Amino acid sequence: MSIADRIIVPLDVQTRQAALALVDFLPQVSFWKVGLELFVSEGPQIVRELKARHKRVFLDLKLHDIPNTVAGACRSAAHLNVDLLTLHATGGRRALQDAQAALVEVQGENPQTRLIAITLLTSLNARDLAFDLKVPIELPQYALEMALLARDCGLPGAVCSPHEAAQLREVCGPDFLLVCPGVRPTWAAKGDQQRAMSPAEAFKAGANYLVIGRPITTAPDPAIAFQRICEEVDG
Ligand SMILES: O=c1ccn([C@@H]2O[C@H](COP(=O)(O)O)[C@@H](O)[C@H]2O)c(=O)[nH]1
Repeated sequence: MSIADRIIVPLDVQTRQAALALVDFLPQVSFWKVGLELFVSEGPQIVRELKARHKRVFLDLKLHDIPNTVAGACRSAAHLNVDLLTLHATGGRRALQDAQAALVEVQGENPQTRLIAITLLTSLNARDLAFDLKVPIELPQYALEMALLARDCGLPGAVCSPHEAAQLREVCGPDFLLVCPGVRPTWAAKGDQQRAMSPAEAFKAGANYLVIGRPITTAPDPAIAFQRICEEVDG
């Protein structure tokens, strides 16, 4: 798979028009992420439109609720045939297991929709984890524990920052899918991302896919920014 096919670009816009304008402007992007901003305003129809354009879709809903509700949402997402779907690992063992079971129920063994667990949002740092969230273990260990919980519950992968990717890759094995947001080329602003790394470093650390948004979507020319990132990774 080419580097371009391993970069997922988020459609963090509010309207169908803005989303499809970006998709049409960047035909070289094959994998798009639909997150809360777009899904809340446009609903599942935007996913169907992306699929009709033969795009892969990462539905980043970051589900976090009781097991019955999370499983129901997964069942609905499974009918959309999205390629990736997120939920928070902190929903707990039962929610993770029931969510994965719901996908299997709709799509059969080996579901096309790969359910991946958020370990710890990339906008948080060690201080936030310790002092605000009151989690008494080190951040890398916490991210690893969340990934192991997900794996133990039968999920095929996790979302982590590139900072934790090498450790997760080593412990969780070569087949565990690692999707990393919080990726920043040296020439882009970090914004609210607190555990950022460059695209080349993130792939080297073991990420399967990178999620790169604002460095591309707010660039004066998103096509040039995307191309530049691919070239920087290819070295
Ligand atoms: O831990 C997480 C989980 C998801 N995201 C999402 O990825 C993109 C990142 O966008 P940038 O513009 O490259 O910062 C965004 O849609 C987030 O919702 C994340 O950043 N961290």
